[in-house]
Amino acid sequence: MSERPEPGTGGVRTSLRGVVAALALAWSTGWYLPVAFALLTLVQAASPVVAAWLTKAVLDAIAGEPAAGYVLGLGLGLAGTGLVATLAPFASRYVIDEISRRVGLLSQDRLFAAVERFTGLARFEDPAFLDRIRLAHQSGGETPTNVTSSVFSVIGAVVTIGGFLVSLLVISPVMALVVLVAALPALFVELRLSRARAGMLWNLGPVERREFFFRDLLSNVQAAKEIRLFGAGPYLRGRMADDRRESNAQNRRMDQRGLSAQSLLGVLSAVVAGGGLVWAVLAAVDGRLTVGDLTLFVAAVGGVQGALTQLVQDITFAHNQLLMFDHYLKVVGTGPDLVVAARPRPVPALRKGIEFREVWFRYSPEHPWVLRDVNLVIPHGGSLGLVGRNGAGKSTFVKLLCRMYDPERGAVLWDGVDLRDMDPAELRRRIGAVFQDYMEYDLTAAENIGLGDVDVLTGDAPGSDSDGGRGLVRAAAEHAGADPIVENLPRGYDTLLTRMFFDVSDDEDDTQLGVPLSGGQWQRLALARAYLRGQRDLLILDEPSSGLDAEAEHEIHTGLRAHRRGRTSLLISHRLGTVREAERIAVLDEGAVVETGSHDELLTQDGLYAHLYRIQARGYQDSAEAVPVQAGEG
Ligand SMILES: Nc1ncnc2c1ncn2[C@@H]1O[C@H](COP(=O)(O)OP(=O)(O)OP(=O)(O)O)[C@@H](O)[C@H]1O
Repeated sequence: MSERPEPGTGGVRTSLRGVVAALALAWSTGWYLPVAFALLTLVQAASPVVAAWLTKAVLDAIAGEPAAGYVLGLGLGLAGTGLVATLAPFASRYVIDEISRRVGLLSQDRLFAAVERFTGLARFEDPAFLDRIRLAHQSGGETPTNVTSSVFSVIGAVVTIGGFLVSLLVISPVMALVVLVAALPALFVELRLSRARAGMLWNLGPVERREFFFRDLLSNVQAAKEIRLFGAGPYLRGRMADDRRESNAQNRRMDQRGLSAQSLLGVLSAVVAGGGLVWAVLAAVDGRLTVGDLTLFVAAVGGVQGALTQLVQDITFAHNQLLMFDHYLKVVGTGPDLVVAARPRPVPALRKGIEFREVWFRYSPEHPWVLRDVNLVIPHGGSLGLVGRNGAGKSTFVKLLCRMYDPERGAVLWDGVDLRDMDPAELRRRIGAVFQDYMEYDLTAAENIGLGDVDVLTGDAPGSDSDGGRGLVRAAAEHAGADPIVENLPRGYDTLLTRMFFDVSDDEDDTQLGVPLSGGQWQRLALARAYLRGQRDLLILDEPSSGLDAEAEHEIHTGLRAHRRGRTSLLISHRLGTVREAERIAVLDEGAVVETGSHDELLTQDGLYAHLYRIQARGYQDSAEAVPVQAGEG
């Protein structure tokens, strides 16, 4: 697995790249919205300067002998400026919210399109990358808007500062310089704080992920039974609280750093403002400043300091956002995880077979070898059984077969062509599978089956146009023995198989409630999903009946045996009785193939297979013998 990547480094180039990317995202939602937002921001920024100059003009005019029309005009100008200053924030809020909605949709779509480009599993099994995706998701929706509004707000603050600085320059160039210089430490300190905060958030990632895990666990229906029986709730709650305490402590330390630095800076700006005011009042008493100048000076000092504070906050906020946005940009900009050939070879229908040739595999150089020099063939039209103890590497074998990973050494060949030379999506279209850890989708029964072939769900598959694919879904369900289960649900195939999306407004209607299935019932749906793509070239069955009762298992395997006949299939099961009919069985032990042969041949070899088989058979025999004894006793 890869090491935990560094948080965004926050260099100037990274920040600029982020600003450009965020603005481009905002721009691509429609140019007129950012333009409208920019204009509104400028209007807001200019209005206090305009108001201050108008006020000065009114006061100076009143002190002289003004024409009534002139003063009235100034008054109306002031009122108009006030109106604009009142309305512009509402309008700009509306515009930025609209940008935010559009950017959220767009960035989410781009993020998950990028995630979909990872055709393998390695990134999904790498916690550091998962962390990055989580942060990217958080930041992708909000950051572009936040950065856009911050950038415009920075421009607005610069306009305000510029306007007031010019005003101050007119009155006192020295004061203008002092006010400006006093703001520089704030800018520097806030940027350092924001960088430290981003680093802290990144370091807290694993802690937050663990806390989330405990939160999820404590409200999870599957975990509830064990947690209650074992009385493990207080222990798990304690662990969750420990994680929260840790993140609180780190946040507190950061807030304390911020508090002391910001307090010092606050004192500095108050001293500058107070000193300036004393100077201005003395100057007005001496007659060096008019009353209008004095009010303009007070407004300008306050305005510059306020705008500088705003500027520092905006830059800090944008900086923080950009550090997080970097995760989004990195995920979106990450290339495919599996090397896809520039000109992939077509994946024709299987004619000879699939071969693992001298395959070595480990999950990363830090992990031990999981498959060691595996040589195996699944012949076209034939079946291979794969058995072995827990952790022997069977599911990993399946992952390589579906090209979720590439071997580190050796190759997996489809009719002699290396899977690495093929497009993984095209390869997978030729494979049907029931995985050991199959999915239970919080969707309707029909969708749970139909997801096996999306063309059936969307009505694009041959034979699905007249009834939207329902006939094909039903046939697959019948094949897997799932049809009677589904028919008994309140809404048949349209029943939601979850209570997750329970609609509170509709609680009168019981049929709206989702219905959770039992483990074995879910497994039949998973099997139906595989049957829906039953015509594929390769069928992978990884423990397809582990959750079924004996009768159901027998029925399923009878059906599967008939279905597999003449089809290329791989069957993995710990129940050796179900693997025995495979034409060829391979035994994996610590990643190496230690035996191959038919069931009878392997029993004759008297190796690991025979050992495991005898233990299982003895278990059944012992129970069979025990039954009459118990019956007799009864
Ligand atoms: N994503 C992963 N990263 C690192 N190691 C892994 C990963 N997945 C599996 N392993 C390791 O690879 C080894 C083989 O696991 P695999 O799941 O292939 O075994 P298996 O034969 O299917 O076991 P079981 O019969 O218990 O299902 C195990 O030691 C496991 O810990």
